[in-house]
Amino acid sequence: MAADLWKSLLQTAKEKIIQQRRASLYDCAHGYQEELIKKKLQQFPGGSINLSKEGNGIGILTLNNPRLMNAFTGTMMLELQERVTELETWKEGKGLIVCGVGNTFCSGSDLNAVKAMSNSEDGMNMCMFMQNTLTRLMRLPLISVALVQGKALGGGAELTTTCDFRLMTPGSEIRFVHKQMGLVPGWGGATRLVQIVGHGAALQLLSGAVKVDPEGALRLGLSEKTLVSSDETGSLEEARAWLSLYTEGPASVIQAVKKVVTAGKELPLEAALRTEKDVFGSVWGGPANLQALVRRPKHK
Ligand SMILES: CC[C@H](C(=O)O)C(=O)SCCNC(=O)CCNC(=O)[C@H](O)C(C)(C)COP(=O)(O)OP(=O)(O)OC[C@H]1O[C@@H](n2cnc3c(N)ncnc32)[C@H](O)[C@@H]1OP(=O)(O)O
Repeated sequence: MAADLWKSLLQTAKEKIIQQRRASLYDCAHGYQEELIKKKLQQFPGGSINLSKEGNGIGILTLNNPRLMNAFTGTMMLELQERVTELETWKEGKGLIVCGVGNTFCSGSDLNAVKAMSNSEDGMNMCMFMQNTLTRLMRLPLISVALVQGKALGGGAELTTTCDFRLMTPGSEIRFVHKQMGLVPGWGGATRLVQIVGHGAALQLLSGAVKVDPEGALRLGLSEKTLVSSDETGSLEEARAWLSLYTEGPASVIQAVKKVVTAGKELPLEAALRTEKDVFGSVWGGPANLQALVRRPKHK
């Protein structure tokens, strides 16, 4: 009994490590020093990243550092990695809403940490750490939505692009302020922005550090919808309702949908087709498929 439990724990830990390796971009072969940057980030504490997993398979990931407009401290970066690891193995999960407390989304990296880590080694390690985490966040088999209230600036704007969709509240803004800081995005935000709005619009948004309001974001295809509420509770409720349109049904099927779409977006044609075949195989003849065959629904 104890041996079985131990074996199953070991297996889970092994699966987690393999999954993380597969989804991560950088390791020591790229000069990435994960343990070093983790120790460094620990030196800049404050705030938290909270995760609540609701019974309906929707996760709410909340940035909580209201004193600094939800800026990312070092420990928040570390916590984000932990929460993503937890979400990767959430079997019942279907959707994810990423939001901030106190009527704002996120004002980017904590400038106090940025200043203290302005040397090249720390900068590159932090960049690789955040790209690893945010790429894993983007690849979660969950349909994800960034609920943008107030401001999403710098790294906060980059975070919105890791989600499949963005919903904005009236008066909110997304702004890649990097140029004003003498920088370009480093958390993968430029690459993802090009995928979302195209090369020309991305170039304008980054080179002009343009403030994108909800109307502009809709026009660019950066946002799906402008919500009616601008308060925290009301907008979260609206975001839940919007997301529920796409998360109806069993988790195994919703996760399979996200996996085939991610493969189609990220992989060359033949590799994407092979992934689609494998994912298809995971749902074919599964419980949801067999139940549907018994029910024989009409799709009127
Ligand atoms: C660019 C690279 C990097 C990345 O991609 O990783 C970044 O993200 S760097 C950070 C980019 N973001 C900024 O530069 C934001 C700077 N802050 C602001 O523009 C304003 O504070 C704003 C618009 C967010 C809010 O303005 P408001 O007038 O409403 O409030 P306060 O300015 O009084 O802000 C309250 C309090 O929060 C502190 N704060 C805000 N953002 C940050 C931040 N990113 N890092 C550290 N601290 C931040 C601000 O200083 C105030 O604190 P106080 O002690 O009262 O001065």
